[in-house]
Amino acid sequence: TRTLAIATHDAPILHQRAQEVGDIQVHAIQTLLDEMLTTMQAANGVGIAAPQVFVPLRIIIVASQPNKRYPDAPFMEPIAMINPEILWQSDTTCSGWEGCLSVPDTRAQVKRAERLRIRYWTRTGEQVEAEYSGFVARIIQHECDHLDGILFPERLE
Ligand SMILES: O=C(CSC(=O)[C@H](Cc1ccccc1)CC(F)(F)F)c1ccccc1
Ligand SMILES: [Zn+2]
Repeated sequence: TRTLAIATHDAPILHQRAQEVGDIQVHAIQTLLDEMLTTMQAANGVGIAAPQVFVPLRIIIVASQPNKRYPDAPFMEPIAMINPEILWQSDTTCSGWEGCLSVPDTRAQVKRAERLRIRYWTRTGEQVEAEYSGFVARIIQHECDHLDGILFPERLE
């Protein structure tokens, strides 16, 4: 599986809204999902969104795992979320460090909802709803922002 080029913050695609994936396309994007995962892992990320690899589709991968920056990050199997929709997010917020593969050498504290409920299609095309909190919820909000052309420095107070 090849790794893909990662767009940096000056790339227009990172500042546009990505398009929904049609249900017939789910079959056609399996290779893309593998390549996004490989690209994220090669960059030591904990998430990635399709626009970051120059694909204007509403697809994210969420893959929290402990790393040197986040030794206490929860370990989870990577989840591909197609057409993710945040259905609800808590009023309770928390601040935490974020970075971005598209905004190199930048770290900042960002305030995010502590909990959220999200609906998405899995890579096998089934619709799922799930709740997340803490660091995983943070990654999801960060990645969903990418689908709307929002980068984390725009979220600073
Ligand atoms: O591994 C990274 C590199 S940045 C990263 O993994 C982004 C995801 C992310 C990291 C930290 C908080 C929220 C999202 C990936 C991106 F840019 F594609 F979205 C990291 C950075 C700060 C805290 C924890 C981890
Ligand atoms: Zn990012």
